[in-house]
Amino acid sequence: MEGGVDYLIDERKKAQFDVEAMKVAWAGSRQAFELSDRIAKLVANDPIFEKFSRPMLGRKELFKNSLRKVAHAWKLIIDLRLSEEEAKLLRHYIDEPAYTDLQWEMFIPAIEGQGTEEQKRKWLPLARKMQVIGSYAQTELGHGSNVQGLETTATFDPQTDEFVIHSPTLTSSKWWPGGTAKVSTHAIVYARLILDGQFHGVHGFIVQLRNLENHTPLPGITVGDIGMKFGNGAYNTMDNGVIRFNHVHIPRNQMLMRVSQVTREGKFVQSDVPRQLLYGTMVYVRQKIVADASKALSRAVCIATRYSAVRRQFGSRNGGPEIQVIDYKTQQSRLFPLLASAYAFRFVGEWLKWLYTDVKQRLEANDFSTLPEAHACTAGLKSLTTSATADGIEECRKLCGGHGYLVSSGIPELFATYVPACTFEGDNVVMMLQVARFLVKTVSELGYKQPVGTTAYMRRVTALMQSNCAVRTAEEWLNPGVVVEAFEARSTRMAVACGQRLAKFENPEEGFAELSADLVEASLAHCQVIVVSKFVEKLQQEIPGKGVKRLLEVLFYVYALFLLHKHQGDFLATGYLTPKQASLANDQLRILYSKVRPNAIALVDSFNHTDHLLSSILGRYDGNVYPKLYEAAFNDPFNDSDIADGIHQYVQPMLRQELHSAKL
Ligand SMILES: CCCCCCCCCC/C=C\CCC/C=C/C(=O)SCCNC(=O)CCNC(=O)[C@H](O)C(C)(C)COP(=O)(O)OP(=O)(O)OC[C@H]1O[C@@H](n2cnc3c(N)ncnc32)[C@H](O)[C@@H]1OP(=O)(O)O
Ligand SMILES: Cc1cc2nc3c(=O)[nH]c(=O)nc-3n(C[C@H](O)[C@H](O)[C@H](O)COP(=O)(O)OP(=O)(O)OC[C@H]3O[C@@H](n4cnc5c(N)ncnc54)[C@H](O)[C@@H]3O)c2cc1C
Repeated sequence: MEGGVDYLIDERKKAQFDVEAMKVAWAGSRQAFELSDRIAKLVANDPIFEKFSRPMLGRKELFKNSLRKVAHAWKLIIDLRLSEEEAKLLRHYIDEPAYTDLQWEMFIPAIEGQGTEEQKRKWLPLARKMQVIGSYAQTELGHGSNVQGLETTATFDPQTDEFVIHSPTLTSSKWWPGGTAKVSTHAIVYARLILDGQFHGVHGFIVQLRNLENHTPLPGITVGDIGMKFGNGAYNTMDNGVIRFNHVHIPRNQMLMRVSQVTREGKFVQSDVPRQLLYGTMVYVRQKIVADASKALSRAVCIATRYSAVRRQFGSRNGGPEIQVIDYKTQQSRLFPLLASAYAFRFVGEWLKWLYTDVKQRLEANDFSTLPEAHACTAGLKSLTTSATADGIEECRKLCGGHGYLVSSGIPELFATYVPACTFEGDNVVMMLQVARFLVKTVSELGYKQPVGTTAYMRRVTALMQSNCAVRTAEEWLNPGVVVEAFEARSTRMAVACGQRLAKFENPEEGFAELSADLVEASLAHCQVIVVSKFVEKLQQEIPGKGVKRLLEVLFYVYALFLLHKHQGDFLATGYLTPKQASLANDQLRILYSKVRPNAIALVDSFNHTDHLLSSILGRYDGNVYPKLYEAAFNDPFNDSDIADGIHQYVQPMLRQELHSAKL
């Protein structure tokens, strides 16, 4: 047997559920599935969107090719009259970081969220027709996480009714904004507002960077690319830029003025809108990043699962086939929790999208009451899901053995493209510390204020602190109420313990800094409560299709009990579980893995990923791995000739012992 075609055919026959119905459950609805499937095929069948050769291209060629893809996509959007939703799917399936990500996910949302009605009327139609191309220039060489520490200045000049945008130091150079180095004509620049010598906080300003006719940088603007980034291909299709402003004048009405205004006379007016709305674009993108995590993780898991069914090692009897590596319990205990995590992140992402839509509607009606919770949820879940996904992709590489390290496995580029998600839109530790602030506040108010939303479970603080887990058999872990309660109790106990230790510090900020590592762990525990509870809520809905709900229940228990096993130190230290109960959870986990096993291939087929999206020989739908790996090796341009450049010059003289007289 040269390939694994028959193996995957056999595996698909083992499925105990309706794969087509699971595809719908994964997509969210039949309509969402059909839309997504149609756009995926459109991209997969268009040779311009080919991406398999991307990691072999030099930077300039890579970038030009990316510009071509964007132009082709825009043409398709117009010619086929694609809706905004379809256009977003098109970008997802093209699967190439590009300046349009910043245009549609940051520049436009920033104007929508922070602009006045007049500013929206002027800028949004231009941006939506791509007549201006915008980026999001917040981070600087010297400051990223600390937004209030930004150094770029926007000084109002009452004489000309303009702001003067200036980079006073080297460290104030804008550094990282995607799309800026070579493409964007405009940027939302975050800068310290200075009126009559007084600092009035950091605000966003629409600044034109380039001449719309010939694309040259405008006077006073120095702009360039910050250099190659991690990995081949990967995020190098994006032109992350550096910008330096030398007293660049912009009209007063280009400060985003929904939150605060500057009058013609140069007076600062603070509206009722909280200043945190200036950070609203980041809340929006963090929510998108959570939704995206399940897509990235499911890709890696799909590759590793299919390959694990094709790959065989050891155990051959009488010349018969060796064991499929997916049958090793160790392989299952590494792979199946990741498979379950992909589903868990899909459902929590769906819920977070709902939460964001709700908060957006409230903000439009000037109701800011749910903003702190939305901020804590998006920050915390962004941190949890991206860290787990980045680690998960790397684990999938290892699950594929040596072949996982080949670019043609599709995993190295996926990893290199994905990992910055742990850093951008808020470093993951900094984000967990935001959750910690929210939790500490919630815990300190428990005596007189009922927690709401995702912290509502802490209303039962007394019961969660005092009662202990009642599980006596492995079977008793198969109860969603029991599982959720264990997570809630552990989280409440960790948060309350942090609160008690914090209370011993005279200076709360000092205490917060001293205990920050523990606070991050308590925040993670709270975020896990959210993911686990949202999975349970999903299971309480009607989920059509033979066996679909049952399999999702299995995946829920795998996800939750795996986390419980991984963090059993917390569960034991807080006293909620006994060592025996933790051990029973682990026994149940092994039973669950055997329930996933026959369904594993069908569960990854349910992601409905095209071979184009996976761009992986190991993860091919047909399982034809070995012949295609062999073919790809000989198609590599490096194999164009048997004698590589340099052999005659540097190797042959060595073989002939003539190195000392050779010209090197
Ligand atoms: C390829 C991989 C897959 C990804 C694909 C996903 C697709 C999505 C689209 C892709 C688009 C673009 C690609 C990404 C490009 C990347 C762009 C960027 O990275 S842009 C720059 C992002 N920068 C950051 O995230 C900076 C992080 N820092 C901060 O957010 C803040 O400075 C913070 C929160 C750390 C602290 O702020 P500050 O010091 O000002 O405030 P305080 O600490 O004093 O807090 C005051 C008070 O406000 C609350 N707060 C803070 N932030 C918010 C918010 N956003 N909303 C609401 N409230 C907020 C804070 O908790 C405090 O509350 P209090 O009650 O007083 O304690
Ligand atoms: C691929 C990519 C694309 C990007 N695109 C953009 C863009 O389009 N526009 C834009 O404006 N920016 C962009 N960024 C910048 C990005 O938002 C920042 O890098 C990010 O917010 C992290 O900030 P930093 O680099 O200052 O990290 P730092 O804050 O310097 O972090 C360094 C270390 O310090 C730790 N740390 C920092 N503060 C604390 C604290 N208070 N407590 C404990 N630990 C702390 C962090 O955990 C981390 O380990 C991009 C970055 C990348 C990698």
